Amino acid sequence: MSNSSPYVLQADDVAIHYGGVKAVDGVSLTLEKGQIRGLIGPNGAGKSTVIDAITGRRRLTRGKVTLRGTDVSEMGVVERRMLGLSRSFQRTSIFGGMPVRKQVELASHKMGVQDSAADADAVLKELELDRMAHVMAEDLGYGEQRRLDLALALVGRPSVLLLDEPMAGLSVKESHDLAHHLKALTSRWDVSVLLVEHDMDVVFGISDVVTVFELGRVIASGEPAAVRADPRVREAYLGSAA
Ligand SMILES: Nc1ncnc2c1ncn2[C@@H]1O[C@H](COP(=O)(O)OP(=O)(O)OP(=O)(O)O)[C@@H](O)[C@H]1O
Repeated sequence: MSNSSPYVLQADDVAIHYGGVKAVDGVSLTLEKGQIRGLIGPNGAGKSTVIDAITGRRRLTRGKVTLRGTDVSEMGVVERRMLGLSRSFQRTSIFGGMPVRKQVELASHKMGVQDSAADADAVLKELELDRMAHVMAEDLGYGEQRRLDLALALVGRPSVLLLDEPMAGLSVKESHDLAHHLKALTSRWDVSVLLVEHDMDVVFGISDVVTVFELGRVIASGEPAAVRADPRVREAYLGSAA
């Protein structure tokens, strides 16, 4: 493995075409250690497809994905996850009839973590789910279930977390709590986050950098304040009132 890159994650000229549809067409982006990059853009701009490309769920038409100096472009989802590239799967990964701690520990065990009990306890404590350890997942509130999704993505201490609309369906308070946990994670656990999210308050509130997509391409990228002020972004996405 080469350690020459300053980036934990690097996508270079990534493209995914579906026949004639250029869902993503030449996107490059990076993540530094502990950085949160927000990814925004109108519906159909290609945000979810970029996440699928990085995690290995979709095969690249063109380009390269590098994780901590290793080219993972030809690897599958599981292999990338083992190397520290994780994504949250929203509620689909939760087993309703299993206690919270048990399923986090099982997920950790499946990852090959030696001390999966300790791993599960650390994740649950970090996300303030430790009080709910013995509660059945189906009996959790919606916001807590979303935190459990995040917990499952955090077993094995990944270095990169890709989140596709983690705030969807949450109340303002629940979104605020989840955003707080994400921000804390990046500094305490050195996790880097790629965040696709429609809640602009969250994106501009917690991202270190923001990238704006339109029609499968990046139209702006930089610090939140600069991106928010970019006339092209305001016109394309945020609206003149942003
Ligand atoms: N399996 C597929 N086959 C053909 N076209 C697809 C496929 N998946 C996505 N697309 C197209 O690729 C483009 C990008 O879609 P994508 O879901 O990545 O956008 P998005 O920015 O995540 O949108 P949203 O904010 O609505 O989730 C869209 O035009 C979409 O219709």
